[in-house]
Amino acid sequence: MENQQLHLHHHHLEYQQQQQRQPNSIKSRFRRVCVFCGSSPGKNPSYQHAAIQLGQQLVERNIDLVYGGGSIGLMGLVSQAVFDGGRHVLGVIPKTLMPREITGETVGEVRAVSGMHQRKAEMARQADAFIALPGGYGTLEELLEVITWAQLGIHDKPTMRWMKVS
Ligand SMILES: C/C(=C\CNc1ncnc2c1ncn2[C@@H]1O[C@H](COP(=O)(O)O)[C@@H](O)[C@H]1O)CO
Repeated sequence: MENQQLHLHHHHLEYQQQQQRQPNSIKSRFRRVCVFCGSSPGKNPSYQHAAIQLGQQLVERNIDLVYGGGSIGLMGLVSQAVFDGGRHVLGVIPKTLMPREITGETVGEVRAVSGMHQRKAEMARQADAFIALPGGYGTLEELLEVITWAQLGIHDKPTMRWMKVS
């Protein structure tokens, strides 16, 4: 019982300290979230708004981002919003995909990996939860993999999705 009270007290102190640092921020149990989303902006502008809003919501909750490392499409919008809000952005991308998915400047930290499997494994390792936004087959593939890994008990991290595959 005493231990539990100490634990709660510790969490309360942590929360107070966080509020002093960033007064209007919301406390989340997730430190870093993985976002899967399209490498295209999508036809419906609401997808782009959703990507930016998701990035801003992560910032508001003091959550860092791990994602596929691209600067194009919805991937670029989410990562830019999180970076602009001052949170850490980790992009994990196979070297061979860089010319195709990175145009111009990247934001945050870019981790080059040797292939698609390594990319997904690293993103999953780094994240406390997964969120999927609209995207194409790549997004669907990434999402299905983490869902099936959860089904097999390989991880127990929550997966949330607002999907439209096209
Ligand atoms: C595992 C392999 C191929 C399976 N295909 C993919 N696996 C993982 N990620 C992929 C795959 N194809 C594309 N992607 C990435 O998804 C992102 C979003 O793409 P979308 O099609 O626009 O939704 C993008 O970063 C793609 O690189 C190879 O052995």
